[in-house]
Amino acid sequence: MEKLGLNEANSNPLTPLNFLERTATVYGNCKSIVYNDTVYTWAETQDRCLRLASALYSLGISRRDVVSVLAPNVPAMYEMHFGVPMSGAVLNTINTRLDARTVSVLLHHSESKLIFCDILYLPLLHDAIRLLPPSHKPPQIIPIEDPYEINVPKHPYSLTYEKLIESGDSQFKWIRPNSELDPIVLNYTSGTTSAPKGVVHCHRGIFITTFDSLVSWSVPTEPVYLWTLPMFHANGWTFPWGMAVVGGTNICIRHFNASRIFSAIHDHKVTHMCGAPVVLNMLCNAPHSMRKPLPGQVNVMTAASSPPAEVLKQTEAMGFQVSHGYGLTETGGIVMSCAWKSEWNKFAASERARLKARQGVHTPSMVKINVVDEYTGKSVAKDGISSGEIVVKGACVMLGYLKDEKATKAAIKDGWFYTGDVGVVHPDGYVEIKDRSKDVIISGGENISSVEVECMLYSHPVVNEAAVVARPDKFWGETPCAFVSLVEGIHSRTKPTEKEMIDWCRERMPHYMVPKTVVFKEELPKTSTGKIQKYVLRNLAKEMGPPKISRL
Ligand SMILES: Nc1ncnc2c1ncn2[C@@H]1O[C@H](COP(=O)(O)OP(=O)(O)OP(=O)(O)O)[C@@H](O)[C@H]1O
Repeated sequence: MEKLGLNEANSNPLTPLNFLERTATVYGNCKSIVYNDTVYTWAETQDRCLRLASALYSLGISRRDVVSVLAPNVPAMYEMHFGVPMSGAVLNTINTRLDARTVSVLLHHSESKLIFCDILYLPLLHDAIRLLPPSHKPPQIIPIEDPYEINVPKHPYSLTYEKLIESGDSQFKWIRPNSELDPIVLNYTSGTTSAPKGVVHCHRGIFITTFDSLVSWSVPTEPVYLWTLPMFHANGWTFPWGMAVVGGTNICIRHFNASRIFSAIHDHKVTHMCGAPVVLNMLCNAPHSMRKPLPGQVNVMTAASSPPAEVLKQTEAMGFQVSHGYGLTETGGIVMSCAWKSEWNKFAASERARLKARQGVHTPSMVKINVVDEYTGKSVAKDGISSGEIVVKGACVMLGYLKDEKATKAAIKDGWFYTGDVGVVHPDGYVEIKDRSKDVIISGGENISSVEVECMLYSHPVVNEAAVVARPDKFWGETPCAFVSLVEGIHSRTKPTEKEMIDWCRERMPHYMVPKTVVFKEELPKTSTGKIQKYVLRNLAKEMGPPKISRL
């Protein structure tokens, strides 16, 4: 037995790029991408991705060069998840909602050689390029035109995305990774807690995360998948590659709101979609006139922030089948999910939602997840009360942060990746996130989970969104300060006052956890993936300074 092991037949590097050829064979005539009136089949998608890879290769792009893309969920964005790494390059998707300064910082940091840019984002890109240091050679720009966007300003570029594809060779022998540890993507984190960090994942990691996500969500073959989650955010949690595995149809939409989501679900008979809890909230608060009956079972994977149990309950009441996952840019996709047991179906809706709001257990391919005490480093008790930092290990963890050895070493140590999230383990082994370590509020020496206070605020009938952060306090050190937006159409006479919101919490939770300040806002600041930017609110609360009188 000792002499047996890796050989030439069993040691080919794992890569998600391999999925495409098989899918084109099995589902060649089936729809791969639908965008307005544009429809591609899987045979065409394979053809276009190979052309893209060959054209990039002809332009001089070679192994490990970074190729960026600044685009919403249009077909080109999907194709680049295959075509760019098939040229040997590393795909870097950039968030379209960033400002020019940040885009410039990312382009400089990534040393991107070439950037594909959606026609509507060219002004943003041009501003970003102008901000690059004079010594930085700007990347080549290739615009992605859109036949459905008329009235767009003329651009000076002769080579466009479609012309590049036309010039490519569909028989191109794509550049396979030399090792499965070769980089495939460079993704910058959302910047919820700090400046974005450049996360590098390898072919093996993405291959495994893709399968893990499909299995954890029980995705069948030939689903109809609606792209509400931006592909630029952590590669849409690996589902561009996942849809190729199962021969799904990708319904691409440039912008979305509740009305467009309901229409797309209805028109295309959507079976699957992903969305942060903010998207679920948007669907729940949509006026009845906007809603259309669901054509069949619509499965929703939610992740990115804690889904309040109330929001889960309301979403399921509309007929959606919600699954709850957890992951970070650093883990490529979902690494923990609230694995559902049929025995839980017998519970009432609110109990089911309470169970589902927990982040759960590690996905099958991950080795282990643990919750460790900050001071002793030991596993916390499985009592649903003792909290600690969530640490994970398994193939989904990133190679590291680009050009940031210090941050990599701080995040990956003793064989674990430290997530920066604080959680508890329930007696049944399911993990529940209580906060991000930076968001925990320490009031009079007691740790307060902002998530728990937010859940209580969400249970108020007129609350649309809620975020709780620390406000400095001379007596308590910090106290919870709630920022709240109200559901649309609330009459000024029925708007709750600050005192009423505080009383609502006071009647239902321990008094030390009750917000001492409630600020009403039209809308709360969010990242591109719909996460509330707590650091912005934290700064606002800091600027307010401590209250004159510390409330008990
Ligand atoms: N199901 C979930 N429940 C609660 N929080 C979640 C869930 N899924 C993801 N998260 C949160 O999202 C974080 C990962 O987000 P992401 O990688 O997009 O960047 P970010 O951490 O928001 O940005 P930055 O690292 O730049 O501050 C996790 O650490 C966790 O706090």
